[in-house]
Amino acid sequence: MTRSILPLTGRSLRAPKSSCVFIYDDSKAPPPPFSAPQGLASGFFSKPRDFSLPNSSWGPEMMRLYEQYNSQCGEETEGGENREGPWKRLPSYNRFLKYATGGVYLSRMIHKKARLFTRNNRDQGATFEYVLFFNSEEDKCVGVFQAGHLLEGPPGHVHGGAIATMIDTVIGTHATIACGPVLTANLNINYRRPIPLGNTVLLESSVDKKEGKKVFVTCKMTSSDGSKLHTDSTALFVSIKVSQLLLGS
Ligand SMILES: CCCCCCCCCCCCCCCC(=O)SCCNC(=O)CCNC(=O)[C@H](O)C(C)(C)COP(=O)(O)OP(=O)(O)OC[C@H]1O[C@@H](n2cnc3c(N)ncnc32)[C@H](O)[C@@H]1OP(=O)(O)O
Repeated sequence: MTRSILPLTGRSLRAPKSSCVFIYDDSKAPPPPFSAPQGLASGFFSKPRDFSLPNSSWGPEMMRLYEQYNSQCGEETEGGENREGPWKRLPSYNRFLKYATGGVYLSRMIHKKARLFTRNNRDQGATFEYVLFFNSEEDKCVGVFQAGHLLEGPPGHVHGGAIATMIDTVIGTHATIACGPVLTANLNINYRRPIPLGNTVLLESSVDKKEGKKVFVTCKMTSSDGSKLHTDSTALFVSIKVSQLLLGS
């Protein structure tokens, strides 16, 4: 069962013993057509919106791939039993850090109006519609991405920066799962074929190598049926201490 908050117990987060960082969302956007997960946060904040759940803007290809992976996800059944599955859908909120137990009110240390920019548009379907799944047995992360009309670069096609953003999102998440808090140090992208606006594409990442603080990740972006290669990319992520970001050191 997905949770509405996600503790990031980074090994390098210097904070009191019981500390964890909560990812939350305070969107006033209408709820998605599927019920959002209940969680601890609802006791403190408005109900978080999980942006990775289907909404009415998702087209048939986006829905097909979502169902394909979601049907292989482990979950808690209505009877309270756990169904096994190799994949896990990763929930997604529009804000990372608000509150850390131990008394640190993080949003005051950062910026209270800050929002994750892939999730800051309330016009469903206009920009980044995506969902990520992770398979821990195979150590694979996939992203299903439907590119909205506000992401135009070349006429009728997706902007290269928006494509890079989605690649960074998938491989950044994968690197975080693999190594805890990281930053992108280097990202190389070969753009092989433009992506028409409105199309759904599939991103697949794998961790190639870990070397001390460094983790090397690769990613391919293909058409939804896998027949066309849109990009191939490699990236280097470097582990950081979260306090490095918060304190600006
Ligand atoms: C269930 C769980 C769900 C998880 C849920 C996850 C949620 C999470 C989602 C995230 C999804 C969005 C992901 C966005 C990710 C960004 O967008 S990050 C933002 C863009 N990146 C930045 O702003 C980074 C800016 N750069 C820096 O801060 C620093 O340069 C870095 C990258 C932290 C490295 O600095 P440093 O820690 O001092 O490291 P340093 O000692 O210089 O270098 C370490 C090693 O890396 C090498 N290195 C460093 N930079 C480079 C480079 N550019 N090229 C080659 N080698 C390099 C060094 O040579 C050195 O190698 P060795 O000597 O050890 O062999």
